Amino acid sequence: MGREVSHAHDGQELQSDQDTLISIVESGIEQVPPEFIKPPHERVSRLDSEGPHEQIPVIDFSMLDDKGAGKRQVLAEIARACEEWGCFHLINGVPAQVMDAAMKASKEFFALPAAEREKYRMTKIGGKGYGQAGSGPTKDWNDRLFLTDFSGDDEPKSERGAFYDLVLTNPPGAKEALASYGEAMHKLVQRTMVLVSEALGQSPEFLSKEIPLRFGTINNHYPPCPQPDLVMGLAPHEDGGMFTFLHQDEVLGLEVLKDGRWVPVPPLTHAFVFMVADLVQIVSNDRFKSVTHRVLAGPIARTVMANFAATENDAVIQPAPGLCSDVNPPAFRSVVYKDYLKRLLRDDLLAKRLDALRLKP
Ligand SMILES: O=C(O)CCC(=O)C(=O)O
Ligand SMILES: [Fe+2]
Repeated sequence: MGREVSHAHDGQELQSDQDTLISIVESGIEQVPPEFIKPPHERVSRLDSEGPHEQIPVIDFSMLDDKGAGKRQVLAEIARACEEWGCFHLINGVPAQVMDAAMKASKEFFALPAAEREKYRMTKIGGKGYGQAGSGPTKDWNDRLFLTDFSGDDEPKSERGAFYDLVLTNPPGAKEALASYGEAMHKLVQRTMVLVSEALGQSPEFLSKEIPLRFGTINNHYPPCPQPDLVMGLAPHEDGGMFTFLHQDEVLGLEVLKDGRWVPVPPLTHAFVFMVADLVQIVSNDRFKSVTHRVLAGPIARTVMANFAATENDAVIQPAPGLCSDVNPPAFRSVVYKDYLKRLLRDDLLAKRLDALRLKP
């Protein structure tokens, strides 16, 4: 959950008289407001994107229909991608029409008149609803709609019949589209947990035992920016959960860090960008890498559905004993997830926060 600064504030109240970014942009600005301007060393350097780029791997889940050779190949591809990149494009994970309907609803929400969007305003940090991202020294160029309550409070009960904590009755059709999407995503997450377990050479239930699943979705919207070079859509970070499935629209903006270089991840139709997050790096004892990523702002609006496999607040996360040995001792201390989330609130630890848990060899 990028910029997870908004998580686990123990129900902290939120100032809700603040303008959302969409409203600021819609008021017709030609310059970005000062609170969004990054110091020069945090801006995007032109050198970052020069030269040819590798592409992140693409893994086709329809190959799993062949339980023998197809499955073996997928497991090998997952292991390799998670070791070398910490991410891959996942295709044939969720029916295309379910993805399209949910993305349409998400885009339509961000296009609603301000007064309609306001009805869903987030009332506590990281709680369900609509608000601005982050609380660091400078703001990132995006607004977010939390379909799931990630405040770190007691897990809320979803409204009857709804998959997500937030039920959108506007735009029309959103409620149904998001309910189908949530269910399909939840299934894909559970399926992927089994595959990642097996890619680690473990039993199918391995990850679900090590990291009890709590699934949720946050929609990110990056409005058009008049001076994209001065801001960041989302500052560099690693996600704090188990893993993330990003459902991008057709606009470029996401980049991942590979061997010290930023690599753009152009959207692939009906694909998810699967990303390893911190908890899998811990449990896999440093074998699968939590990928550092960022989002650039641009002249065209961009919408992303960020689907997070996180865990329960009281879960204790540690390198799995079966993946440690004398020659490969535990690389991290164990941590209770809610304590780990508190760590995320400290701005200086936003990136590479796993380093604080790393044991010296
Ligand atoms: O917008 C994106 O492509 C990335 C979103 C992200 O990294 C996050 O929400 O954690
Ligand atoms: Fe992220």
